[in-house]
Amino acid sequence: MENDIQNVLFTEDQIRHKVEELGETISRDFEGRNPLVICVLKGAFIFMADLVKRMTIPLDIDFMAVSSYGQATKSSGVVKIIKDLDVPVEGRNVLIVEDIIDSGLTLSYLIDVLERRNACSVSIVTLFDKPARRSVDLEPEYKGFTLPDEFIVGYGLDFAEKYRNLPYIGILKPEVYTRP
Ligand SMILES: O=P(O)(O)OC[C@H]1O[C@H](OP(=O)(O)OP(=O)(O)O)[C@H](O)[C@@H]1O
Ligand code: HPA
Ligand SMILES: [Mg+2]
Repeated sequence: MENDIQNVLFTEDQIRHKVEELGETISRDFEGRNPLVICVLKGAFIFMADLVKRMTIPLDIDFMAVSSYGQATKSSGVVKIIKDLDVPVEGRNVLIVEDIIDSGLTLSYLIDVLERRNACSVSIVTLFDKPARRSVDLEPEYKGFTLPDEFIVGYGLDFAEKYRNLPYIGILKPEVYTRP
């Protein structure tokens, strides 16, 4: 697995510090609002776990699974809900937890779904943002790192379902995704 990594972009320490900062800021902003914190599976599972441990206010959690990448490094543009929420969002202050915003298609679809279900407010926290690739107008309320236009893996993020368990963020060698 390590042999497929061209270089490490963010170390475990850098990620931990950023997640701590985000947890503190969000806790302050959501004080008294009992947010429903939604993890967008699968990519956000590690970030979600680390982030909620750094949040110091009462909150509820739920999970939603969507997918648009499949085996590719480009979004198919079609977002599929694979697992829906267990609880209603009506009247709730929702915080969507994403690992990465790339084209923005996944989140703009999700925001639309949650607003149509009458959430009281919908905010976004993403650990990584690749603004250069945006195909819809979307700006997260909270973000960790801004990225160059390169496909990253690790800390929950995959290529063809692999590498999610790397504890750091790496850039894949191009030959890995051009392999037959
Ligand atoms: O801004 P976008 O271009 O829509 O890309 C971002 C989304 O793509 C990835 O999910 P993916 O569809 O690969 O599913 P996964 O989380 O299960 O890997 C990632 O976790 C985000 O949810
Ligand atoms: O750079 C990325 N890596 C992994 N999954 C992704 N989904 C969108 N962009 C990425
Ligand atoms: Mg993926």
